[in-house]
Amino acid sequence: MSTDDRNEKDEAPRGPGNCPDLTTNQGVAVGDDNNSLRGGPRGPTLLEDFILREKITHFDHERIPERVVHARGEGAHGYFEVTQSLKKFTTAKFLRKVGQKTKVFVRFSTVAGSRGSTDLARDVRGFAVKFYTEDGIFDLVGNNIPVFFIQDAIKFPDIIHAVKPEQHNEIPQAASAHDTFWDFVSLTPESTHMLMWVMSDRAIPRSLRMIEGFGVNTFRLIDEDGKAHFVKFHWKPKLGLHSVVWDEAQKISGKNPDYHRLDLWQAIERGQYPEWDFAIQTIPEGEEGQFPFDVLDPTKVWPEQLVPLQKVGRLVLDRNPDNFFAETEQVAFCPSHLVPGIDFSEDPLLQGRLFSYLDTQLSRLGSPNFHELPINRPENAIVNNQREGHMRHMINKGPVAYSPNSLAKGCPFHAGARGFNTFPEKVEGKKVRERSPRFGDHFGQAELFWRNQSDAEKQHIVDAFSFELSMVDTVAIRKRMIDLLTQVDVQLAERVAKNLGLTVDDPASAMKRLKAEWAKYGVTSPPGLRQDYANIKAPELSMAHTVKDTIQTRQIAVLVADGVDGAQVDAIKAALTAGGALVEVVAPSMAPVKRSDGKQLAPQKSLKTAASVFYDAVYVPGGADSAAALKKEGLALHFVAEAFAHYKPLAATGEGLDLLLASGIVPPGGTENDLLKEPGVVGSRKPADAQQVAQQFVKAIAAHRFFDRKSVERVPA
Ligand code: HEM
Repeated sequence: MSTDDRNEKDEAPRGPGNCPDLTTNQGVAVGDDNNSLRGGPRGPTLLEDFILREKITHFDHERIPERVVHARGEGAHGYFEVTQSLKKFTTAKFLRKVGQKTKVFVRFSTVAGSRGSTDLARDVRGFAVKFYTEDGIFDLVGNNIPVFFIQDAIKFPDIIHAVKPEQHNEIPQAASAHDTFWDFVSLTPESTHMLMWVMSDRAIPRSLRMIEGFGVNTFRLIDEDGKAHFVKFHWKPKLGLHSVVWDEAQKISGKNPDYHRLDLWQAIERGQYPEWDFAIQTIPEGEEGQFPFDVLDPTKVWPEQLVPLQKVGRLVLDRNPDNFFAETEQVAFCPSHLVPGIDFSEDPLLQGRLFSYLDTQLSRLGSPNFHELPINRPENAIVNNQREGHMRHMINKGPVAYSPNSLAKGCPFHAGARGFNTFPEKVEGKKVRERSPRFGDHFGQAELFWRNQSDAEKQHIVDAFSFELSMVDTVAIRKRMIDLLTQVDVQLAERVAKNLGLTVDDPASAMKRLKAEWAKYGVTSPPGLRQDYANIKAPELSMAHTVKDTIQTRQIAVLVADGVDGAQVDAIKAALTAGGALVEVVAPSMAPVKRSDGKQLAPQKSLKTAASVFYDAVYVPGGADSAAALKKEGLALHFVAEAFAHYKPLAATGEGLDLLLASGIVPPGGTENDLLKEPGVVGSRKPADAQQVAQQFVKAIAAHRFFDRKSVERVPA
């Protein structure tokens, strides 16, 4: 419409943003979106109101089925960059040139909970990466734990039915602490190794930016001569691998179930882009027989002492999705999305996965054309003879949709050697439903994992088993689990049994009982020959040796009230922000706080909405009035005591120390000296020492948690 064609009605207001007109889905501008069409102001609504009907009909159909697993998730865009050429291993073009960047979309998830469930469930985290390579889509659909519960995909519906809410009452949501889960895993000895991981701190991450990722299943890289290497894929977070403690996880679940989602979103909005190294482990095809594990067994890791890790790339997430549904919800990852130069292994778990994802996505996304959605489309052109189906977007031209053809000059034509050609693995054998005896060692690596944990990590594993099994009502299941744990480590079994009020038998008697149970309930994969890992050191299995030299993106609370010494706040804040940490001032209310120098300090949070569980560390500055006021606030006393009980660094200067002393961290009658002897508690009575305290505080925050704080049990969290 030209300007001349407009009549006076076109001059209607367009909102404060000079907005485009609101239209129907047919592009017709809507005059009034606030009132339906009625027969008189108090009369019935008229059927002819196509504007009302269209709007409500669309709304009525807004929901699609959530993912059958990994329903709760969040995504981000970014890029992958090669730092070491993989030319000698693979023809995959996107892995061959140092500096080459490939666009990616990543989705993190929990497994068991539904779409609206809490981020802080004790669970595996999905770590799925879609690479939009020049040769098409490559999906690396991994987890933050390198092994899995089962060895064969045929058991996947069973493990998932067992962990999901129970059939009769749909309880509990996003939790494994219930009878059906422990019933199943106690009858599935191959799960034992995975149980050790999932009861470790890895299952309650501090941030999705601080988790590792693993392809889990073994793949093949194929080189220019057609030779294959078995390969495991890894992601290593630049910020290190960090977790919260279980009490904290449960509290965060109530106070902010979107905690991880928000953390990822905000870090990217701030420009503090999450980053991981990409690493591989490779074993030349033909040499796989010399290891104590079978490379096809997804319940095993490849210890780095035996198969070193090679860092070859990096992943950076630098853009949030524009629309959650269109991108994060509709993205469809699939382990069978491969590009030339990468191929599958015969891992029986992977083989089943290759079928499952596309199959489920057909029902989840409702059409075989979901690859046309912008988030799922490859960057290169899709050229084939597939046509029609629900919601086809692509408008193919011409009469031909078959091959071979002469009418379209033979096009499209198969790519021959340029295309994807399956690795010609020699396969022969009888059709059997049998597992290789090489898959039979269900406990060797579970013990390797346990042995390589720090004392604190071992305690957390004991606590996690004790919590979960205490939630199991059926005593026979608890007992079966204790018998199973004796096969990993007798001390582990004893420590858990003590918390359950059970006794522990010797491993041989326990195994006899287990075998009888397994036979009774039809278990067809009992343990076989145990492999010897006694001489293997695997520090990589522990989180204790992770990155501890940065405070980048850590959240620090500064507790203040009127009369706070602003100079102390400024000194500590400057040191923390210089290290890349984020500082939030928390005050009794949102009213500006009067500093002792007459200036004002604007709080970001009030004690009524903030909680220590949202912060990595707490600082209490001096100022006699401020400290005195905070000492009268139960919420402030709880804030510091809870942070202490969660092993977090605490700092105080000047009278700020009085709040720590009053909070119950030290026993009644305890002194400032006792307080400052506690690991991770730093401070000084002299305001002039603020700079020095700041340096100590920065070091303490980088260390993340102080699990050697013995007095914690006494402090109410
Ligand atoms: C190595 C073990 C496994 C890993 C690492 C893994 C990883 C994942 C991840 C990360 C997702 C979420 C994808 C997303 O963000 O959209 C996912 C979804 C899913 N997985 Fe797995 N999974 C494993 C085993 C299996 C097995 C054995 C099966 C079935 C036989 C299976 C079936 C599914 C299904 C049906 C979905 C939902 C996909 C969708 O609706 O888009 N997974 N898996």
